[in-house]
Amino acid sequence: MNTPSAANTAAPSALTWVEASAPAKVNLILQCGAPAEAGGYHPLTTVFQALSLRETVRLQRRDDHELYLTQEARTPADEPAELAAELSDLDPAKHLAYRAVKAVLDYAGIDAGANIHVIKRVPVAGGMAGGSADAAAALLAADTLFATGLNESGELDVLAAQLGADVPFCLQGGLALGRGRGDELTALADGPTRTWVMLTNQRGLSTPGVFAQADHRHALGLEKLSELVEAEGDIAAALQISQNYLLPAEVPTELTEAQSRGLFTAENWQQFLAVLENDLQLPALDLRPDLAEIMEQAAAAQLPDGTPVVTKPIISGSGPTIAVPVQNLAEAEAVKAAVQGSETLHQAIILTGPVAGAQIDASGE
Ligand SMILES: C[C@@](CO)(OP(=O)(O)O)[C@H](O)COP(=O)(O)OP(=O)(O)OC[C@H]1O[C@@H](n2ccc(N)nc2=O)[C@H](O)[C@@H]1O
Ligand SMILES: Nc1ncnc2c1ncn2[C@@H]1O[C@H](COP(=O)(O)OP(=O)(O)O)[C@@H](O)[C@H]1O
Repeated sequence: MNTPSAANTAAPSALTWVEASAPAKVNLILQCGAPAEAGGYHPLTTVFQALSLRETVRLQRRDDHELYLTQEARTPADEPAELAAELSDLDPAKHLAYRAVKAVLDYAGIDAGANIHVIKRVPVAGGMAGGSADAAAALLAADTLFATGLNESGELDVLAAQLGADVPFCLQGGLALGRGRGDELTALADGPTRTWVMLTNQRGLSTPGVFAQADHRHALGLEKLSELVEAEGDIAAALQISQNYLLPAEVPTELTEAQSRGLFTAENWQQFLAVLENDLQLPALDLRPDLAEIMEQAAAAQLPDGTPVVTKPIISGSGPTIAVPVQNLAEAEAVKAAVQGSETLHQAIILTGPVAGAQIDASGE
């Protein structure tokens, strides 16, 4: 539960509307441990990179005390698009932008109303934190419109973590190490700009569903190990089961030297590819085996002259978006061409990262 400030003492703002945006993300590293109790949150060590696809939230004061939510979808190129049914059917009170504005008003003890308009560009339930970006943009917009001072005091980060594990990162942006639920952030130096082809999918994947599948694999792994012990199997087989199925009780909380080198050494592409990993990839592929084929097609991409594109497709967060790192636009186009015609593919979007976190883009009195 939030502890509301006794009274909002900040100077009231003269603004009547503000527009904020916040970025999508990809997890360059996602190491997942076993939850302390069944069904609980999983301890994570993750490296987030903010991507150049942003959600926009426009907030306008109302004369009454209502919060009123509207939303529209746009393509990454900013053309009008169809809003996902999952979002148009969602109870507005459960929408992350609405919940974020309400959280700021409640916490700051402000009795005010607002129209909240959300422009969605990030695919819903895609593992790219679109909902969290809405929440982050809405938190900052509300903090600015109502002059709460919560961003300056650091309290906005606390509200962010209460809204979801990815929300603090969408607020902060850049490149960051996330621990705990993924919400305990340490900013990392930006390092080189990376280019990604994000292969979005026609169907989403549920984040809790993928974490539950990781737990299921863990239980399966323990069974396999006990069978192996009974059969007096070898250590190599035990290691393989452990790597593919088990979630450790604790995950390493610091980056290794090799990981840091891979993230920050621009010259060595192979080192960068080597550090990319995602413990949610196998569980996501269990639930969506069709994604493996798209990943294989992307990995086999070739330039028009037949030169192979050296890459390593990974699942973004809990999926189903596939993130394909490339070194230039020619390679990006080659990846796009390689996955053309995949049945469940939705879009191939070329993005770069890291980019800034939530920011105010416009405001007016
Ligand atoms: C997997 C990740 C990787 O960055 O991102 P997405 O793929 O969703 O974008 C995140 O951990 C997701 O963050 P987010 O989507 O904000 O999750 P939340 O709303 O806080 O939690 C949704 C559900 O996911 C599970 N969950 C989430 C985070 C975590 N460390 N352990 C978990 O077990 C819990 O079942 C929780 O109820
Ligand atoms: N503003 C929002 N945008 C997207 N999803 C939202 C939003 N508010 C609530 N949700 C719910 O959160 C779920 C996951 O959202 P999203 O952030 O798009 O994906 P992911 O967690 O895979 O990155 C959706 O299935 C939806 O039901």
